[in-house]
Amino acid sequence: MRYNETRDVMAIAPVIPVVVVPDAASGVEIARALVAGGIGVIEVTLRTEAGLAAIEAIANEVDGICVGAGTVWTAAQAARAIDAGAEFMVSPGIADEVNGVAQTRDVAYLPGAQTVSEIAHLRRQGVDATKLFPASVVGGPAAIKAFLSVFPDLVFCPTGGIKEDTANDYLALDCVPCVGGSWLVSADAVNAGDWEAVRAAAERAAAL
Ligand SMILES: O=C[C@H](O)COP(=O)(O)O
Ligand SMILES: CC(=O)C(=O)O
Repeated sequence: MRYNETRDVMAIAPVIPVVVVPDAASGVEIARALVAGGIGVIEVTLRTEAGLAAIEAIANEVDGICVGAGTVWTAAQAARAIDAGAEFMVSPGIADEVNGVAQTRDVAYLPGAQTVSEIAHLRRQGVDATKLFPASVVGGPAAIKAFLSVFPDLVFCPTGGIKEDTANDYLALDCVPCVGGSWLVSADAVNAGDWEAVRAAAERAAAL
């Protein structure tokens, strides 16, 4: 995957699952369950110590999935994530140094924005695909429609507060090829090792 192919990552599935992993082995099980359910993309957040190891394990052991790193804030995190095998990176907001690494290493990047000025900042850096985070708090689909009037060539991956029953409100917009969400991989399912629940949620999400 390359920097200018962020839109290709967004085209893989209607939902990019945002995942917090307790350990690398769980990350592998989650990725396998997602693939079994028809979702070929996963964003493993760097919010836990296990995030990097999980990215590496998924990249090495799971076929049929595009693995990315989420909650990437620093250049050092970005470099480690790419070295571990991350094919794309995501930040919840603006992280200029991560964008710099993404451009230098030619890795797909999806930074977050919440305001017109933040989107304008990203556009000046050559970004043409962004998250809206936290989407449900900053205006939901109505906010995206408003942004579109001044950024007609932008595509969005809204994330934050989106569930199975609200995802289609966003996906109905032409500029929203996918949404992000944690609902497919709940903490309860991960703690219980209930990979069938993850597979079933992925199957429903793949049909959105
Ligand atoms: O922390 C936020 C998650 O990464 C995505 O939001 P969510 O849990 O509301 O789906
Ligand atoms: C919210 C999100 O997508 C992230 O932590 O990168």
